[in-house]
Amino acid sequence: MTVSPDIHVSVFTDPDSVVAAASRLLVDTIVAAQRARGSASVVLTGGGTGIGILAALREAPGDIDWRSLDIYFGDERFVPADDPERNDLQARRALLDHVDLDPDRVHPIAASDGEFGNDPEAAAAAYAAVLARNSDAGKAPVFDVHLLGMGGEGHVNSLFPETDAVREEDATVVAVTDSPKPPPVRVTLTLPAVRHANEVWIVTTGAAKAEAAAAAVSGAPPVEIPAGGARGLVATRWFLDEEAAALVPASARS
Ligand SMILES: O=C1O[C@H](COP(=O)(O)O)[C@@H](O)[C@H](O)[C@H]1O
Repeated sequence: MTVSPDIHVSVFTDPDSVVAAASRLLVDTIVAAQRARGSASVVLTGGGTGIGILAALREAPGDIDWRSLDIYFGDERFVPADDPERNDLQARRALLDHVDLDPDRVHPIAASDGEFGNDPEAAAAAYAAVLARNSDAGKAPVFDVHLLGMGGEGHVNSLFPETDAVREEDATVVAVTDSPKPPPVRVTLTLPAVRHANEVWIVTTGAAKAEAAAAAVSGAPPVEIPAGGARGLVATRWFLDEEAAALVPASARS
């Protein structure tokens, strides 16, 4: 297996160690960006590890300047604002409601009972406009880190294999109305938007993720394994436990 030199695979003994390592490096990366430029930006993800990282950040935030941090979301389950399935609600409970963020710098994706009503296409278009508005030039900001979880079939954000959303080459945000994983209606950043991040981190654990992780690391076509198309401008980092890394050859590990 040949692995691109900008892909770094770190393997840890268990899921707690994966989350702890990712959250420690996230603190360091945010602080370094804030010291260099005065601000940092992170795209959050839902799922077990994504929300686990936020809980760990709350416990050990290091020197993060919360007021100078922009928060975006990689995808959202298009459900009412108070639905516990919402990534935004889970993120707020785990971290965002407990730290001194600037509300103008937190950018949730609309809920199905929000200002665009039950219209995921309108919510997607509005979020694309948010990304464009916060970009110096172009369609999206250059994020410091885009966090991603991964499903067993290789989905990242709400980009599932063999779908229009994963094939999208132009729009930064699209609606998904037939997600194979419930809930069916979602709004998601596309692979072109993910690739606006300096660093893309895929944080995932468990034996169910092993085949997709090995395929993505070795360059599987994104239409088949969406995680394979999630690449950072500077680096792509995989954080895996031993079970998820079981099929990744030792030579590919950092
Ligand atoms: O549905 C989703 O699933 C993925 C992966 O979740 P995990 O629990 O298997 O880590 C997640 O990254 C995505 O944001 C979410 O909407």
